[in-house]
Amino acid sequence: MDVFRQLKPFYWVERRSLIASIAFLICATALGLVYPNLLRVLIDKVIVPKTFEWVPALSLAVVGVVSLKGGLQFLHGFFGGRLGNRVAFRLRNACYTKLQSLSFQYYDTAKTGDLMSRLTADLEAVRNFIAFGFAQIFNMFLMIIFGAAMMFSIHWQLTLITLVTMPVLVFVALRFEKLIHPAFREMRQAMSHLTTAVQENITGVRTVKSFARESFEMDKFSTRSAAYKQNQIAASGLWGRFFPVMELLASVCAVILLVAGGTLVIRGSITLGEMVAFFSMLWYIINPMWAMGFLINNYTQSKASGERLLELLNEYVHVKDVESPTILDESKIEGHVQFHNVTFNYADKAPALTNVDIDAKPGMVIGMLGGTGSGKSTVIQLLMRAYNIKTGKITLDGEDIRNLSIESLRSQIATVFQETFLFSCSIRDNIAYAIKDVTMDQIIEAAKLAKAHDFIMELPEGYDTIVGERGMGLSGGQKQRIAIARALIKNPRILILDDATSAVDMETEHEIQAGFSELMAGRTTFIIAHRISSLRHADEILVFDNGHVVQRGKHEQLVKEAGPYQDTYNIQYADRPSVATAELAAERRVAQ
Ligand SMILES: Nc1ncnc2c1ncn2[C@@H]1O[C@H](COP(=O)(O)OP(=O)(O)OP(=O)(O)O)[C@@H](O)[C@H]1O
Repeated sequence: MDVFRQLKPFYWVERRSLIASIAFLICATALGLVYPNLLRVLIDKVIVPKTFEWVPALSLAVVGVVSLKGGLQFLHGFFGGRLGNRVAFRLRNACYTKLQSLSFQYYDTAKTGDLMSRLTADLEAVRNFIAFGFAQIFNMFLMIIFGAAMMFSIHWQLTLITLVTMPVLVFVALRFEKLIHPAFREMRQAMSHLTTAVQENITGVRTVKSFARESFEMDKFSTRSAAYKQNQIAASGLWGRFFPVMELLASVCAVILLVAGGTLVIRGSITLGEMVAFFSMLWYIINPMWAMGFLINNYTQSKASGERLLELLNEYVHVKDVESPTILDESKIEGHVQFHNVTFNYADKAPALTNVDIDAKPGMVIGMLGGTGSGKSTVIQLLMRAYNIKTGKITLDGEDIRNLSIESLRSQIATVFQETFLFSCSIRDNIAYAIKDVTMDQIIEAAKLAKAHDFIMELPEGYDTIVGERGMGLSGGQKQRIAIARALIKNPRILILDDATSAVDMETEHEIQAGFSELMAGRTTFIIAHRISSLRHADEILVFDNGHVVQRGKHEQLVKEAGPYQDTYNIQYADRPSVATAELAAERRVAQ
């Protein structure tokens, strides 16, 4: 029950519905006890003495009891359903809020399919149990207690003899619970592996098809599907064994009652009506024992699901605000970014950055160059406080970014990532994503600066064009330009371009950069690029190698210095003077 104790904040606020649902179920159950007694009266007072004038009154009593019971059961369902849906609503929102608060570190290893199955199947299992399972388990105990109490009041010796197999029944039910719980946990895990496979396959369908790996993906899916099937079969096996054993034990009870009860009737110790009432009361006890299997099933499923939801809800948030963080005053921010001897490694990895110092004064353009995996993007991630650093310090206008409110820090930074992500909504909404109240003029202005306006206007629906999931339907360069417009509209103090123009042609890149220089005057910009042409105008270029800054300076200075920058320059230009000429021509065209 620890899982449900931890989930208490989600359902306890709805305790009125919970109590109402349980109370109506108890009343319906108590009313159910009237049946055997009506039966007893019918046999002992009407049928045996042949006083048939009581039949209409008794029939009406039965109709009244049935109607009332139906009404009570409706109210139980109504309040239970309301409770379940409200709890599910709260849990869903809490999980989603948690997903928003979890840091990059969590998402480095998280699986989308697994998270989706937690938010859907697991949440549904918990909803079901809280809505009805709770009340039904409680009701099960009540039925047993009420039934046994009435049986004892009729004939306690007969009750003891009849219920002799009950402890075995309880033992079987509890043993079943022990076995079925891990089976259900495995089943949920297998389901989550299955959804992960589907999700990855759909997301990466282009890669799968281009490598003609459909059959490999199908094999992967069938293996996971087989694991799920195996789990289901194992659980069915448990169910299959459980039912006959329970039926056998229940039948033994009925046989004992018929033999012992029949003997007592013959001897005249109890009346026939009492014996019949006793018999129906026995089912009043056996039925919940049967249902115990379903209820335990329901309980174990929801417990396993609750564990998975709590795992998510209790997930440690690595990057969070300190107590009373500093909120940046937008009008006073200058954008002076400094890295002081920063060393950083991702979990269980060698340092991605070692002793890095950067001094980006307000308005400066810092270029970063280096081989793949040399640490350039890590600089950006740390500046956004995607990860916490343990060695060194990063400051914005002299204040350690760890003391700043994360929201306020990130609201000053606009990043265009290496991989462009667009939402499946209109181009207009994609550009306006980062800010609340935005006019169409602002959107168009940002799109013009990002050199996206012309191609957007050529689309049949213009800014209202809905882009497919992850920007499908647009070219890589078009997506990048929309992402740049999205960053520019934010009017940030710090602009980060992480290989943001790699997919646009050289002329467009120069045009975009010319737009930047106008817009970014007085703001700090970090540009990561593999093309020297993207960096040559930077105020300072940092050259990274294996997490170290191995060279720094301006383009003119670095091309003369022997080192990786000059090597890159030579590869890109020296043996292809035509490229340099084309670039100069492009720059000139942009300048005109
Ligand atoms: N999220 C992550 N989790 C673990 N390791 C990471 C993560 N991101 C990057 N790394 C590792 O850190 C090192 C630096 O990576 P980084 O992304 O900063 O390189 P980069 O210079 O930007 O490379 P590229 O030009 O290819 O984008 C690499 O060894 C990389 O494998």
